[in-house]
Amino acid sequence: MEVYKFGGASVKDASGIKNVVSIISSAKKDELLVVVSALHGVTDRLEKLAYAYLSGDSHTNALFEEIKQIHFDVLTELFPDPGHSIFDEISNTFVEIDWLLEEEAQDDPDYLYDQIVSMGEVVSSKILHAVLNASGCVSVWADARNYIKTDNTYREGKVDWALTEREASHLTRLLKNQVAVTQGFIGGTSENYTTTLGREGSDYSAAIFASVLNARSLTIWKDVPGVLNADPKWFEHTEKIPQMSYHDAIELTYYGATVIHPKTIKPLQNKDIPLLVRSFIEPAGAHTEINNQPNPLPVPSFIFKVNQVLISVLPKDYSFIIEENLSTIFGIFHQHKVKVNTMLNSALSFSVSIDHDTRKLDALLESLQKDFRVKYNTNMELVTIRYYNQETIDRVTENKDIILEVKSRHTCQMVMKNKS
Ligand SMILES: Nc1ncnc2c1ncn2[C@@H]1O[C@H](COP(=O)(O)OP(=O)(O)O)[C@@H](O)[C@H]1O
Ligand SMILES: N[C@@H](CC(=O)OP(=O)(O)O)C(=O)O
Repeated sequence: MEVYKFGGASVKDASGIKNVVSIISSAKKDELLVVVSALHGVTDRLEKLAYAYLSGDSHTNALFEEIKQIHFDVLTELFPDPGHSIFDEISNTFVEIDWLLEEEAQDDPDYLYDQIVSMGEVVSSKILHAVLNASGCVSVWADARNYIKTDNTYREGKVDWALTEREASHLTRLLKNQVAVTQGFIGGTSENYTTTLGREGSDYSAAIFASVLNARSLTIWKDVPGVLNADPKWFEHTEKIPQMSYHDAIELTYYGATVIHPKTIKPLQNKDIPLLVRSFIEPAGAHTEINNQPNPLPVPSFIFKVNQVLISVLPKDYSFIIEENLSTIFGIFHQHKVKVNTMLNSALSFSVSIDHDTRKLDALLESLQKDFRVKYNTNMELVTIRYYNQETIDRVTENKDIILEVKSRHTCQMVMKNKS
């Protein structure tokens, strides 16, 4: 069997959904699991709705009405008959959020967030399933929450692999000779409460499914022709990488290549399942295959991250940075769930670059300042070059001041700002 994953960009509107249906239908796979994300932009809106509800904001209802309208506009274009059962089905699904919003937000905020935000995938998968069936490609709808089992770390559910492997046998039976449509991003606890796996987590969901189902391959359909040597939104001249090792894919995604979620590769590598990255715009075009062939990347690859904060942490008594200090510092970053994008230590200071997330930054700085002197600069850029050389470094540092530089054999990272 095979797994296809379609992200929000592929199902952004009615014609996008029709295109996805045509890709699935023309693939003519007997046993195919389709993992779909929420319609483009819907998770961001649901997130806004969740925050509004949690803070008692008076705009909550208006935000929810907008989200419903987006879906009903798409449905109206896809199903000219207003009596089609999908309209009631989607209304009934939204009623679950209505009920929740009627109550005061007293439960754990992360739990409530997941109950609201998960609905984007539930609704999009029901729509895709209905359009597939209407097109003559008979499929079943499968609830990912019954198969991807997690602990109750809401917003960042940790997969219970043993339980998920066990549930996969039911899914294998369901998939016998047919297509099933399920959701990315969401899972369920052993008590069947809904969890999410972390933002942008649908690629990871697809890899979990591929792994526990022992799929022949996972294909992730994107708006780019494969993995390129840089994000085309940042770089004018990019090159497609036809084949990439699991190792390089893990490195690139870890450093922030957003084309694939960083957790996606490991479950595939463990079972030696190839990952194909293809374009939903040109489905027959050449693609990237990520597999166990250890070839180095054919060209240097670039990853840009803007809006970085460079933080330097120094012991208050001017003592050296020793293991004990590092352990305390890492503990604080972990406690505030802040990912370190690059780091460097000297005798007297430890410097890191992190994403500027205002919700987390103030609390992090406050914690660090209890034990250390802290200096920080905002508006930094971080560039990572995999398989760098001097020419590539010169290219990206033109008119920049390099504030911090970390080099290993294959990877160079620089935190920099515009020359003043
Ligand atoms: N190295 C890269 N190669 C190709 N695309 C990249 C790369 N790095 C970042 N991207 C970006 O990833 C986007 C596709 O991923 P994403 O928007 O998350 O898709 P989806 O939400 O549909 O899964 C592309 O439009 C591109 O801008
Ligand atoms: N819809 C979720 C999960 C996801 O991965 O979406 P996408 O495949 O569109 O990146 C999110 O936006 O976080």
